[in-house]
Amino acid sequence: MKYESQKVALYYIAGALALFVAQVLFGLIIGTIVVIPNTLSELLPFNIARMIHTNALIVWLLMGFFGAAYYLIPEEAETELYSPKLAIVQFWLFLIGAAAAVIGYLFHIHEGREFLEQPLWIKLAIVVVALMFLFNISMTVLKGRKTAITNVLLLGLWGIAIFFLFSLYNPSNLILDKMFWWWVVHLWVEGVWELVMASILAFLMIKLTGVDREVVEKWLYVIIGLALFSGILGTGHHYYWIGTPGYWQWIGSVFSTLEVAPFFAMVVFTFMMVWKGGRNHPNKAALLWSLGCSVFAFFGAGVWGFLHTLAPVNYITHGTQVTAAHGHLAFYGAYVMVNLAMFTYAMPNLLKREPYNQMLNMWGFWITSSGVTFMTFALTFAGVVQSHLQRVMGMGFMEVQEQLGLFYWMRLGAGVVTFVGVVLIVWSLAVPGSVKQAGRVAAQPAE
Ligand code: HEM
Ligand code: HEM
Ligand SMILES: [Fe+2]
Repeated sequence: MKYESQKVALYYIAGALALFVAQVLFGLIIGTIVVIPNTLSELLPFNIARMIHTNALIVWLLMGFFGAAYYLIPEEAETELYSPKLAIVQFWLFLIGAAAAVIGYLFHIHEGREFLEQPLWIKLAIVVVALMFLFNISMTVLKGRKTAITNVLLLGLWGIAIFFLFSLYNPSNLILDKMFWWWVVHLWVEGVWELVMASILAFLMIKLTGVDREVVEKWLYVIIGLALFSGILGTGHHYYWIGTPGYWQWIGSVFSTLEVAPFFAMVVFTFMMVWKGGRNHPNKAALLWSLGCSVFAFFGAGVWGFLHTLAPVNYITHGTQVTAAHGHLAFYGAYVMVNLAMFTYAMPNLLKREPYNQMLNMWGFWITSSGVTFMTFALTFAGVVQSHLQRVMGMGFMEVQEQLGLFYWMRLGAGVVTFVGVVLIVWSLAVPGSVKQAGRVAAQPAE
């Protein structure tokens, strides 16, 4: 850590990790309700707990991005943060807003659009938080060094805020409603979030592998070019059955298939950098997360996305457990893992932990990743059976659900494993290691 103001990242990382545990805990709750339907039925109905599960995910991922930016930008821009105080105020405002939203949900105060259920005033508060953040980091970059990484990161973060504005409009026409909804949800994860992901990975590659900045920058531009070229028209894969013209089936199928390319490029990029890089960085766990991120994102978003993205396939699988399988692996691989890569790199530096508990962190990596992988397979099988019985055989929805019980139990089992892994990860980042035990090493190379 070179700049004092990078420390504000600690608030964000701590907040993100706490919400991560809560998110997975609520996953376990809804996973249990699915197999034992009367669980908590009065106190915490499925739809409310599901909302907390998905909203907590989005909020902690964004909080992680904020933290990553506050850590990375001073180091890249080679200057202190414009206003560390503003960053701390922004953190508490965001946290209080999120808590207010959850309390509201418990009292059934929410809107009906998945992921965007926050009442209007919470959405407006989110916009204020985003503006405080963008002002702070943009001013920092403006007064400091501008690199490809800061440029792409800023573009991604500004994009996140701008596309969020679509959520403020809730037209009564259902087709338009769906379009505006996807302009947030899809243009986020298959557009601007990819820019954030690629720039964080680029930063980590420079630090961890020691490859020249020029090489990393070229890759970064290729990746974001591919992402934007494919991802914007790729939104068409959500227009198939919502009442838009039929040509979207072609545009959506073709361009969303191309969306696999940036994810594939990120795999090649990270592995090439490690292969070419001469540096033997002691923070092996951060490198493991970086490589794992590109690989899992390729499978979750690229492979599991492609599985159901062609219009004739999507006609059968739309809205089944195939979608849920993809949603879990893609979010985990791309955005959970990129955050954990950054936290694993930054935390030992922020806390001046030398040595830190690296082995435990890597156990957390493998256990969590195995849990999510198993969960993905269980849901994929459930989705294939569901698609066949419901869409081909024409059986009723609830009748089919009764046939899927075994898969839902398997999901719950995998969820417990996932939860254990998450606790290990948080533990390894929060609790200091001791010098004596094996596997606890320095976080930074000796100068
Ligand atoms: C890092 C881990 C996790 C991530 C990134 C994640 C992400 C998500 C996302 C994005 C959705 C919405 C999916 C969609 O609408 O297609 C969702 C729903 C859900 N998640 Fe998770 N989740 C995680 C862990 C868990 C765990 C551990 C469980 C426990 C078994 C779980 C159970 C569920 C359930 C039951 C739903 C509702 C699915 C439905 O409505 O059919 N999740 N999760
Ligand atoms: C990291 C990037 C990605 C994330 C986080 C992600 C996440 C999700 C989630 C959560 C949904 C469910 C939305 C809902 O209906 O509630 C979804 C739907 C979908 N995703 Fe992705 N996705 C990503 C990338 C991709 C890519 C690259 C493709 C195509 C190659 C793809 C294809 C699809 C399709 C076709 C659907 C609609 C499924 C249906 O009709 O039910 N996704 N995605
Ligand atoms: Fe999409």
